[in-house]
Amino acid sequence: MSSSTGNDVLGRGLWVLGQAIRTEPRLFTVSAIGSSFFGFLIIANSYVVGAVIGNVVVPAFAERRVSAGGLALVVAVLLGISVLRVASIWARRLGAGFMQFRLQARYRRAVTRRYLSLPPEWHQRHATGSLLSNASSDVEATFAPIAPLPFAVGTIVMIVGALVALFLTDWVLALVGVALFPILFALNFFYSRRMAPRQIQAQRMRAKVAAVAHESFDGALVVKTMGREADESRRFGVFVTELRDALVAVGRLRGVFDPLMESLPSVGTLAVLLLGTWRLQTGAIGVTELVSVAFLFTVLAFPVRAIGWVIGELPRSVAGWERVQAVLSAEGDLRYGEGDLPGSAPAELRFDRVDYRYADGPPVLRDVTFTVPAGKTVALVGATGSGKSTIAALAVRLVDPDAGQVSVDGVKLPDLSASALAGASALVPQIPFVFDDTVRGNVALDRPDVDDDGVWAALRLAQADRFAGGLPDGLDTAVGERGTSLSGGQRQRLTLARALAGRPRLLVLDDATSAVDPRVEAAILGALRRRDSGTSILVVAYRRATIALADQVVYLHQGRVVATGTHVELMESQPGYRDLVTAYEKADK
Ligand SMILES: Nc1ncnc2c1ncn2[C@@H]1O[C@H](COP(=O)(O)OP(=O)(O)OP(=O)(O)O)[C@@H](O)[C@H]1O
Repeated sequence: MSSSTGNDVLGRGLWVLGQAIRTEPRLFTVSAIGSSFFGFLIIANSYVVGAVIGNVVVPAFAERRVSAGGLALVVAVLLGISVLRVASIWARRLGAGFMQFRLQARYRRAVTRRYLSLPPEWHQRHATGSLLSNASSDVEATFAPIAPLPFAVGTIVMIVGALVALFLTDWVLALVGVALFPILFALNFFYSRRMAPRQIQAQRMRAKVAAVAHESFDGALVVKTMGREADESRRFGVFVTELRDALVAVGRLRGVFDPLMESLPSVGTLAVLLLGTWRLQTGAIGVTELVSVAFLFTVLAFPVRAIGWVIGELPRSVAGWERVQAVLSAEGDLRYGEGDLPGSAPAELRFDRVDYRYADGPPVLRDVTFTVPAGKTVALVGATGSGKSTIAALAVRLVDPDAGQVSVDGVKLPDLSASALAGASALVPQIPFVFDDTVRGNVALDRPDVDDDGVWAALRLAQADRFAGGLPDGLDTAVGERGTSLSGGQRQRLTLARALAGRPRLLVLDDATSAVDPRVEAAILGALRRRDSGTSILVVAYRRATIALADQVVYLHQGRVVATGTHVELMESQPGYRDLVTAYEKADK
């Protein structure tokens, strides 16, 4: 769907509501029946009130006495109608509430699932704050008209019933209804068209404010240390002001429309009273009819507002739906095959003539070919920007190559199922992500096959057992949001332990131990290499000690493999490599 304007928003909004009804037909039916029943009860109530006034109250005034039996009957009937109204309101509200919240939950899940299946490139193009807004306020906005929808449907049924009742009572008084109802609809329609662009703008600004706020909070440290608080507040202030203005524009229009909608039925009541008095005098109707119709008009105002609520929410709903659909229909996700990688032995990773470029950028990798033999450790060494992280991402299929292929144990990565791929390989990135959970939760990640022994074994391999054992509650220690209670090196080791707990057959370390002491880093790699079950390791390395531990080194320069060999061989044969590693060594001292 393209972006909506005021002209087509009603049609699109009704289409969205149709989708919602199709998804939850039963709940909608329950609440719409409850609501229609409520409408009929309103009409019935008006006629009962009219009958009470005409047949009980007026004669009581005339005769100066009240019949006890008549009074009891009146009380019983009015009470009965009230009880039925309670039941109908209950059905309407419960049905509409369940429908609205079930739809919200369904689409929140769908949006989140879609996020998780979209590739990193897509995420880089979309601000996190905006994504948060898709899953929260956009989903909420989409289904906002659902709450009053059954009420509005019941109201339409009620209006038809009311017109029939009016004509059966007196055609002159019915004409007031005939004149009034189209005006109410026209007013609602006009309102929706005027409101659409305002609501769409407000919804857009909500997402913008969320995105800027998220970025500010995320970069709070930079903002603070660079003394950018005032500028950042100003930047945020611009968007907040725009959101305020958009909401004020919405409020202004509503401020004009609401009293109009509220007052029209009162004008109707007035017209009924004027015409009714004349009809009463001519003997065309009695007190009962006049009171019934006048009372009906006084109680019409509230249900008719429900139509306004639905129509008023439609623009926001359409804007939300389009933003949600933009996520749900986003393309670029990786398709997985059915292939499996049985066994638990170390796997062989092979890059065969791989080319890669990011979106419209220049080529980043060209004709990259190398192998990580099963059980061996291969170090990727190259200057900054030479393509090491890109190779790491390709190795675990975060992205697919433009040409050539990547395979594990001879199976091309696209032929593998998502679970086979995740089970066989693990990537540990340079910037660790730690969940707001305990040490155990972060390492085990709810994997049923990872028990406490497995967690400790992984922590030992990652050289994290000592610090984890020293924490106040051991594995039960909560590490705070993003692991704020841990040091950078501890966070890296925890993430490494998480990868190891899954016993991957191929481990890809993208500068994953940069914040760890060089001796500890060498100890980690040494322990991984000695591990009984064994793992093939592709490691992006900067330290000489780490590089020297590798069985093989792939030396990259500007996206091409310049040479492959042992560290000693490359030190002798490749002056560029020698300079790079020597520079790393100096920097480390
Ligand atoms: N998401 C991206 N979009 C566009 N270009 C990118 C993206 N990520 C990396 N690049 C570009 O691809 C090239 C290789 O980047 P890559 O991160 O793979 O290099 P690297 O060798 O890991 O660098 P470093 O040692 O600095 O981490 C660089 O020129 C970089 O600018």
